[in-house]
Amino acid sequence: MTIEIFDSANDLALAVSRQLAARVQSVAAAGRTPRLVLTGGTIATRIYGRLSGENADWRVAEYWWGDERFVPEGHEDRNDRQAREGFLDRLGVPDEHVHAMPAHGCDLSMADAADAYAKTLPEDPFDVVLLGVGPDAHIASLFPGHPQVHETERLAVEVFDSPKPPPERISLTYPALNHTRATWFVVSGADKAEAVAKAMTGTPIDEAPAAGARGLEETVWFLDTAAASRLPR
Ligand SMILES: O=C(O)[C@H](O)[C@@H](O)[C@H](O)[C@H](O)COP(=O)(O)O
Repeated sequence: MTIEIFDSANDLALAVSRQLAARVQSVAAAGRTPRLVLTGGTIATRIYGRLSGENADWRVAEYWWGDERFVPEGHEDRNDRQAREGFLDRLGVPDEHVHAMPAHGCDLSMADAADAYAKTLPEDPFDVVLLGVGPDAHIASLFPGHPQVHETERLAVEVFDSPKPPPERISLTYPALNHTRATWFVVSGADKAEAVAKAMTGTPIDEAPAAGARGLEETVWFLDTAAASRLPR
C-alpha cells in the first residue's frame, strides 16, 4: 500500500490526473486497451476537469463506473454526466468505450439493470479503479452495515436505501472492484480523516467498506493533508 499526501485538493487532483494519463499511455504502449473504473463525488469531478490538459489519448481507453445513481439519463446527479462533461464528451471518447450504468427510465428493474451491467464488465482485470471515500468510509455505493458489502457472487448490485442521496443506486461489489491491477483512493477534506484512518488500519468492512478494496498489484491512497490528518504516525 502506498500513501501520497498533497497540500491541497487541487494539488491532489493534478497529481492523480497526471498519473492516470501516464498509466493510460503506458498500458496503451504495451499494446493493451486501458480499462478504467470511474467514481463519483467532488474530488473526482476536479480530476475529470483536469484530464483534458494531460498528454494522453483518452479515446483509446474504456470506461466503467464503480457506482451510479439510479436517476434518469442526463440527470445532474448522474456520475456518468460529470465524467462526460468533464472529459469524455469533450475529448471525443467513442460511445462504445463508455460503459455507463443503466438509468432510471430504462425498461429494467434495478436488479436486472445491475445484472445487465455485470455482463458488460471485462474478463481481464481493470487497470485502475478510482474510488472516492465518504465520511462514513463508504466506497462506490457499498455502505457500512449494508448487505451489499457481503456480496460474493454478483458483480453488480442494486441499492435502494443509500444514506447518501439519491437513495437508489447500482454499485459494483468487491469481486468486481478488486478485479483490478490498481486501486486508487482519492480523498480530500478533514471530514474524511476518520474514515481514512479506519480504512487503513484494518477496520472490518462492515464498519469501513473502504478497508475491503485493494488492487492485485497496487493500492494507492491519494490524500490531501486534511484527509491524512488522523493517520497514525
Ligand atoms: O456516487 C457517489 O456518490 C460515489 O461514487 C461515492 O462513493 C463517492 O465517491 C464518495 O461518496 C465520495 O464523494 P465526495 O468526494 O463527494 O465526498
